[in-house]
Amino acid sequence: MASSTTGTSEATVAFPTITDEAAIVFDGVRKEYPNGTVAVGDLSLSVREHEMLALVGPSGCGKSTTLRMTNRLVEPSAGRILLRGEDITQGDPVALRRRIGYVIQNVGLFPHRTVAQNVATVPGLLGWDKARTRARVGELLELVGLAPDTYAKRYPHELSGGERQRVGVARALATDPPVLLMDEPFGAVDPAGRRRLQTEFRRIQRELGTTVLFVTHDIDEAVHLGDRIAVFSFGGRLEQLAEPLTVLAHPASDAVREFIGEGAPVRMLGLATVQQGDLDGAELISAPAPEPIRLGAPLTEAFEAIAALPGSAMGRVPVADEAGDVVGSFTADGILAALRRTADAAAV
Ligand SMILES: Nc1ncnc2c1ncn2[C@@H]1O[C@H](COP(=O)(O)OP(=O)(O)OP(=O)(O)O)[C@@H](O)[C@H]1O
Repeated sequence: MASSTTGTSEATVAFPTITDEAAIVFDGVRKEYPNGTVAVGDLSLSVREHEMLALVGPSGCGKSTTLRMTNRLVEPSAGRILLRGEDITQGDPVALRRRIGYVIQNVGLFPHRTVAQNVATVPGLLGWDKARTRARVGELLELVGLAPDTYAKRYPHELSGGERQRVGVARALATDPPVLLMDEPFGAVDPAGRRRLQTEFRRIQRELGTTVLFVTHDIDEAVHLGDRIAVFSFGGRLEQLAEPLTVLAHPASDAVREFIGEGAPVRMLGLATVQQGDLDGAELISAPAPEPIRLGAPLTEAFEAIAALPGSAMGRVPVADEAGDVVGSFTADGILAALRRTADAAAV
């Protein structure tokens, strides 16, 4: 992974892609708390290398327990958890935690340490020299969009909630851990800042190839960020593990359907795209031609463009390819056809 962190602006750099290799394996994992609560009954689940896997489900279904067993903040009662093939219950939990990044809601930054000192926490524990640590801190602050000259010497109380969250992410990535655990990572950020942070985080995750297991109660966040989604019901029972579109289009059980709620088609609009096969001919566009949308644009964009058309356009928007040439036209019926096609194509 380290090689992918350098020169990411060069066009030739290939980002790490998800493989079938397992980064984390839960094998018959159970957690019963001392008070008798069975938070996780018998969980078997694999997280693939370089993927972002969202754990979702109703409050109290065992998401955080599952996450915290992965870095042994909670000890499993039974079963095995393998990190890149190695049974994590065997070694030293403190050494394990230094190999796995962890980001939580409200971040938990050290209030009396500067931004730079916070980010340098784990490198410090690992005994990195000053020059290496300083260079890494600068690189990470740049990566999360906080100019080191402005932010390195500030204290957490001198930052906005979103900036604190970025520092939390930078701190968790400091030693380039292959695996990152995140528990409601963007929960404390306002909705507009949250979407921006999610998108930026996704970009960073793709560049670094970090395997991320994250907990969210927000299905939209799971759909936006997750390569796959694991839907839990009570007792850490795995109801469905699939790509976002599959979960939305083909919920595997009533529990999944109930968790997704009413908004599945609307959420699918953000995932499905305008494809050549959904288009009508360009000759049907009325003059004057409205602004075209892009081939491959999310259906949400197409929907907004169609809704904003003047009456003279007869509900038809031109669609242009990458070169800007108009290749067809699109209507509200096209949106329905595209949604249907997408739902059918989502592998069950
Ligand atoms: N330390 C503990 N001792 C006893 N029971 C616990 C403990 N921590 C969690 N639980 C219980 O275990 C179950 C699962 O909790 P967990 O925090 O894993 O759920 P969650 O899905 O993350 O919930 P939320 O979405 O509300 O954060 C709940 O019934 C909870 O009350």
